[in-house]
Amino acid sequence: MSTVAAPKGLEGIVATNSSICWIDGDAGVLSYRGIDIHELAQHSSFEETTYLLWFGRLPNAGELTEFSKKLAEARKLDPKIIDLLRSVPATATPMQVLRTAVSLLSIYDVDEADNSHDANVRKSYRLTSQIAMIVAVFDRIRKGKNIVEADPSLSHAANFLWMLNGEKPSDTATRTFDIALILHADHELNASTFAARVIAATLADIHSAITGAVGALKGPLHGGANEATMRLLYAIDEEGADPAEYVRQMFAEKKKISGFGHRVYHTEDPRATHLRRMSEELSKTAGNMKWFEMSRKIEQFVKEEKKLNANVDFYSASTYTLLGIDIDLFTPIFAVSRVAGWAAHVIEQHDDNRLIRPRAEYVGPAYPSAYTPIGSR
Ligand SMILES: CC(=O)SCCNC(=O)CCNC(=O)[C@H](O)C(C)(C)COP(=O)(O)OP(=O)(O)OC[C@H]1O[C@@H](n2cnc3c(N)ncnc32)[C@H](O)[C@@H]1OP(=O)(O)O
Ligand SMILES: O=C([O-])CC(=O)C(=O)O
Repeated sequence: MSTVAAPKGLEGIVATNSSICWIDGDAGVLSYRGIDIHELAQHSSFEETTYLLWFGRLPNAGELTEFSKKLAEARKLDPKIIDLLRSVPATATPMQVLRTAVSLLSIYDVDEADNSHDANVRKSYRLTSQIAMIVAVFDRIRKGKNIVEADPSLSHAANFLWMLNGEKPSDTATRTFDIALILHADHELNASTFAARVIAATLADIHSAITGAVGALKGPLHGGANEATMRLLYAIDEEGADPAEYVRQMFAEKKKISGFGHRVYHTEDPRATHLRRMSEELSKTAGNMKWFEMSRKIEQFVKEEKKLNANVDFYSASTYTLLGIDIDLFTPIFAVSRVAGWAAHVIEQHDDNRLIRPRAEYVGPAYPSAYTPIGSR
């Protein structure tokens, strides 16, 4: 069989059919099941968006109520998961803990090996509810605080903030967080989703796929960029540096600026539009424009110098900071949302599966090379 060499990083390669998410990177369009992200950010909720991703259409009022109820009912962490969260060393990061806890969730699932459509949907409710709980509960435990019981009357976004902070969130905080969850929920064949699909395509279970996806999300070229962005803002602030000059120096040192650039978008990332607006609004409400103004200066400079646009991670950093969220929770929070998309993709993969197994262009020593016995080397 003949082979075709793909470009480095598989840029521009179409690796699967999917009916979940469509992106036009030149026009800056993102849609879930054909519905524009701007419409969803304006009118939808995380629950409704997740229903859309999993079931392919918007729910009616009864279906949405039922869906939200099922998601809320799955807010029950097995005590063994809580034992794990209590037992990790103080140096463990939330992202390490999340990756491990998602894997452990599979051991307490009733039928890990069942990859049927219905079993995958059932597991998706549990994973979506419990990933959010793991992030919130671990943060309470590491800070020596009591664990806050889940409140089934609250939405997914409000319950997360409630379990994290032990206070009922304001309407503004809840809506801001809900929109952030909608914006991060899916993004076609990004690295973590591709990883999930590759794992699922071996007919491994959804927990294995999502554990792998959490690992892929962690990297600073992907979901880890939101934490790296905030660390950059803190570094500039600490030095009292001019943001543009600081970034100019980074360019001179050939460093990448987290939160900029994208493999698919060659224009404004449509999610950044909302996160920029929310960051500005929260800054005004807080009477603290520091992070927003610094971000704007960096954005303008990077655009002028390198023609690069801010991606989803850039303004999520200041948005989460203004919501009072710790920096090392940013990437776990990305997973709190993206699990909806990962689940949709694993369901789609298992529903019409073929092993994903590309080829490598061999560039090593010529074949056949001699095997030299160890005593002669
Ligand atoms: C949720 C997400 O995953 S969104 C992306 C989050 N990641 C980041 O924000 C990290 C910073 N950005 C990047 O590293 C990249 O833009 C990526 C990983 C997002 C996309 O990578 P690729 O499509 O492989 O682009 P690549 O890294 O090859 O960049 C192309 C050119 O633009 C430059 N470039 C791209 N992004 C940046 C950046 N953030 N800062 C400085 N230069 C950049 C590269 O140095 C390269 O320049 P060159 O051609 O002169 O060598
Ligand atoms: O699509 C990508 O490559 C990265 C991204 O923006 C995402 O996963 O949200």
